[in-house]
Formats: sequence, C-alpha cells, structure tokens
Amino acid sequence: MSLMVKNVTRRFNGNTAVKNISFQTYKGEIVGLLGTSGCGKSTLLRAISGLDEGYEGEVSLNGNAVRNVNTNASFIFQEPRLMPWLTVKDNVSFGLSEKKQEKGLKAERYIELVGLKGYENYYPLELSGGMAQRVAIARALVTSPELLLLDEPFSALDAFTKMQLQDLLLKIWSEYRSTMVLVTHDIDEALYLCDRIIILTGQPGVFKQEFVIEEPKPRRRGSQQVAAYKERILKCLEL
Ligand SMILES: Nc1ncnc2c1ncn2[C@@H]1O[C@H](COP(=O)(O)OP(=O)(O)OP(=O)(O)O)[C@@H](O)[C@H]1O
Repeated sequence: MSLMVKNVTRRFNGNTAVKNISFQTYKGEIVGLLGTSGCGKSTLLRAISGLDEGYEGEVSLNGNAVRNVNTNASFIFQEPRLMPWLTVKDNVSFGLSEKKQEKGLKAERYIELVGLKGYENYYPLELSGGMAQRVAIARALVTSPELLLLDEPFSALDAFTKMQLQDLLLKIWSEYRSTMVLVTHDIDEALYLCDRIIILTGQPGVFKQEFVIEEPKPRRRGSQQVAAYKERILKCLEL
C-alpha cells in the first residue's frame, strides 16, 4: 500500500492546523510523523484515514483518492477504545463480516499474536492498560489492513510496557510488512521503529525536514548510531 499526501492543508474555523504538507510512503515502510504538541500530527492522520474530509489537497492510496473512511486502513489510538460490554474476543472480532465461527477463529489467532492467549473471555475492565492496548492492536490487525495508522499508541503506558509493545509492533511488522504511519512526540520511539521520520513544526504545522533512518531493524536502543540521529533531530526541532 503506497500512500501519497500532497499539499494537505486543514483549517478549522479560519485557523490553520496544518499547512501544505506533502509526503509519500512506500509499501512496507514505517513512517513517523514527529513534532511538538499542537503541530497538527493527529489532524493529518485523520485526513489520511478518511475520518476527516474537510482538508484541502490530496490523499491517495495506491493511486486512489481517499475521500471517505478508508476500509484498507486501521487505526490505533492512544487509548484502547474497547467496548466495555464485550469480551476481548468479541472486541477483536467486532469489525469482521465472516460467519461467527470463522470470526472467532480469526480473533483467537490475533489474540495469541499479541500475547493474550487465555484472556479471550475477559472484559476490558479486567485488563491492565498494556493488555487493553494489546487488544486494540489485535483488533486493528484482524482485518488485515494494508495501512496501519497509529496515533501516539503507546504514550499512555509505563516505560516497560511501552518498550514491550514497541517490540510487539516490530514483530508484527517483520511478519506482515504492513505500511504504517506513526504519530509520536517520542523521538526514541520514532528512532526505534521508523524507516523514515518526518518532522513537523510550528502552529500551523509545516514540514521541516525528513530523516531516513538507515539502521537495520531491530535496532539497539541507545546505540551510538541512534544517538547521532537523535542529536540531529533535536537540533532540527530546536530543543
Ligand atoms: N476538530 C477541531 N476543531 C478545531 N480545531 C481543531 C480540531 N482538531 C484539531 N484542531 C486544532 O488543530 C491544531 C493541531 O491539533 P492536533 O491535535 O492535530 O495536533 P497534534 O500535533 O496531534 O498535538 P498533540 O501532540 O498535542 O496531540 C490545534 O491547534 C488544535 O486546536
């Protein structure tokens, strides 16, 4: 799935949130949108997902314009957004249209993939934050999306759970090679996961610079190479 974002501008009641953003992702790439709070990262992701149609410019997937909810894409948000009255298994299978038995089998497979085998019949309130976010990941993957959109997916989690789920995401990526767009304000996270990092700055958010991270994955957290990229990115963000 290749994604093209061309000259995207989004205004809300006359205020510009993002201005003239263009970038492209290639199949199987993890692209990070990194920037300080309020520079329009989530706004841009919503335009890409088709959830928000009020933008100017173009968004296309494999050459087709996105103008309504994009069924080839799945979203993972900062909070799991599970339905509390449904079990883990029913939350994961909710969006599937197959027959009940087939849906159940598929859900079980993805629940196992995210390390929650045995928790199929638990309810969201019985899970820790990290477990609930694993369910959200399983739910996003169960439809085999070609594009995964992640909006600060791990920022509400403690440091250890965050690292575990980043590793889980990489494991999934190495198996399925889904194209991913990851919104984050965590430079270390972007450097651990992304092939390319696009820096947005300001209000309205504008494109500042793109970094191609040439280190092969999995990367060693805090390695010299990663630290060198971090320094350049911090400089670019003027932090
Ligand atoms: N639905 C909306 N109505 C009005 N203004 C909005 C709306 N959505 C976003 N904005 C504005 O657009 C700007 C960018 O917001 P956005 O949430 O996209 O930034 P962000 O970079 O994702 O921030 P953060 O990292 O803090 O989540 C902000 O000034 C915000 O107030």
